[in-house]
Amino acid sequence: MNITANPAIEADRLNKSYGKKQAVKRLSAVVPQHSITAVLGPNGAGKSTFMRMIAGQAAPDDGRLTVLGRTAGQDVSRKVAYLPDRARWYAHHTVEQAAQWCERLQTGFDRERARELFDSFGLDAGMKVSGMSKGQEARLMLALCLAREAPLLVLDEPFSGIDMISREKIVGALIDAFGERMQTVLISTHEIAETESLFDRAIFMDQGTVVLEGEAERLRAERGSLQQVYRQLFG
Ligand SMILES: Nc1ncnc2c1ncn2[C@@H]1O[C@H](COP(=O)(O)OP(=O)(O)OP(=O)(O)O)[C@@H](O)[C@H]1O
Repeated sequence: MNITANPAIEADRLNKSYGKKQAVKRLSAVVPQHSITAVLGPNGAGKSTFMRMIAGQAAPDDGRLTVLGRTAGQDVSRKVAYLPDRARWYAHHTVEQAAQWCERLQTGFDRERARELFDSFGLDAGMKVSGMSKGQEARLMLALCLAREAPLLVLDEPFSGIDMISREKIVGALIDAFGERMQTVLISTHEIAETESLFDRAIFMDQGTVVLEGEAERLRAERGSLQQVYRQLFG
């Protein structure tokens, strides 16, 4: 893959601080179109901050960030389906009402697709959010985000709180789903072992910057698994 040809995301020496805390430091990375790329790294590495900037929810202090051929920002954010870290849904909604809400207000929301995802994630239309477990709500948030026809999906810790067996099933469903669609997908996760078969690329971050990035197949061939790479870098 020629990763420099028309990438979905290109970050060039990004910086972002919150007060005195520099969350992202001279971060450069490339995400090829139609790839499923993992963003991996320890707590506080700057992964969420990077994703927030891609989704147009935070602006870099300096550096250049190009998303789908344009400078990251508001007009780009409509083409990005973004699932923030620790996302919650309205407690009084049922699954069905959440889908209705998305259909009314979100560009490219595919109701039929949402129904299929609810089915495969074990969510009934009548379930109320206030009565859901953490993992059920996480599945709902993921399904609602995946049901959007956006060219770029940015999922910040979408598997957090979902049990291991369900996670493996969801990963299987995602592999099928992404195989059919021509989306670019960026996913941050701490659950590397169960999810690594999803990824064809990985970006490893630490202390606000990229410490390693490359094709998953090559990294696996050289070092066994993405989990092994993670251990070598941060263990
Ligand atoms: N709104 C904020 N205000 C102040 N500091 C922040 C804010 N958001 C993030 N930070 C700081 O920036 C750094 C990077 O945080 P970020 O959430 O991007 O890391 P992360 O890699 O996503 O971490 P985790 O894996 O724990 O979710 C951390 O030191 C964090 O404390």
